[in-house]
Amino acid sequence: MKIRNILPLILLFWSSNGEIISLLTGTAIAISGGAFWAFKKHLKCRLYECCEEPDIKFDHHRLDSDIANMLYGQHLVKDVVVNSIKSHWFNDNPRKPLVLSFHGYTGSGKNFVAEIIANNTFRLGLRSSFVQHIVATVDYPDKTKIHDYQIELRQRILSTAQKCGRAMFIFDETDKLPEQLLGSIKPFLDYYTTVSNVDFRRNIFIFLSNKGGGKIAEITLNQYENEYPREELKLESFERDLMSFSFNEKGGLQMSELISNHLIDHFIPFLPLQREHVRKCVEAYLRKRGRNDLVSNVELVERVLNSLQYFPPDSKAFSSSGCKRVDAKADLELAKIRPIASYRQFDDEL
Ligand SMILES: Nc1ncnc2c1ncn2[C@@H]1O[C@H](COP(=O)(O)OP(=O)(O)OP(=O)(O)O)[C@@H](O)[C@H]1O
Repeated sequence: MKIRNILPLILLFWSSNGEIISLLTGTAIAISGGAFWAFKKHLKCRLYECCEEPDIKFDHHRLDSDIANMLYGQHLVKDVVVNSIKSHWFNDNPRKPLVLSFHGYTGSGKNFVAEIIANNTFRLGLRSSFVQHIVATVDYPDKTKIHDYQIELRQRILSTAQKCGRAMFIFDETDKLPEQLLGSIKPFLDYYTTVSNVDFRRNIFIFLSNKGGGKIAEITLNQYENEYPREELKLESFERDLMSFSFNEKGGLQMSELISNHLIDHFIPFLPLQREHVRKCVEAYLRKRGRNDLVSNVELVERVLNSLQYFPPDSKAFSSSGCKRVDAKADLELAKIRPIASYRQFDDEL
């Protein structure tokens, strides 16, 4: 065969080989590039936190069981919290973020429940960079700086939601948050597809406040005095009152705009805790301290319970501080008794 005849074949082979080589090189670069980025992302997720599994994983079974086993005396909380989060989380196309408003006296478990939700959603719980815990009196104390605070708070919320569409915002002491500040976050809670190019619809906002606590206590006391079971109290008995309190009260929740626009999905009452609930808190704390042996020590548990205050003065039905001071009071009692370590025995011979 003459070279003139096979030249086209050689050229074809050469060029296709060249293509194969460049294709292979390209693929290798792409694979190594892709692998590099995947590795970088993997490393970043291992070192820091990523907005995906396993850093974010909503475990509704555990949320359900944690609330059932660890939260005492709050039967209304369990149903609404677990079901509302569950349906929002698994909704592929929610129209707005989930907005919950927790009300009740101090120490009734509002922060505790927010923490349980965070623990069952984010690997790092409250320490997650996708959870913002905003405490009005700590983060925004100076009423003369409202304008600066508005910008800062908006930026804080925007940047967190930008990093993760599943972010969670907890506003503690909402009743102490200036009205203008609360007003400035309204667009984030609303029925918008995006706000400043950020999609908020999968976020969760939780407002905590003591407002309405008096009314909740009044309704619960009424039930108690009439000897009806507390567990028969229904959400509807409270929701209307909580809305009107939050709406009308001067210096109250200042949520009028959020309420009139129906941006708050659920008002959740935390009932004042009775002595029997506080007893469970004492027992849980002793277990947490590794002193299971003291849980059945009735005298010690009673001493802790007696060191707390109760109201109203005649029936002393409810704990004034819920379970809040239980740890400190139990620690005092623990300090008075010999620690387990001092029971150590030595062998007769070394
Ligand atoms: N209902 C409850 N069941 C079990 N433990 C509780 C309950 N309420 C409170 N506790 C315990 O008391 C601690 C303090 O309660 P928590 O901070 O949740 O109260 P709060 O309602 O947020 O009070 P405040 O209005 O003062 O912020 C919790 O960390 C938890 O250990």
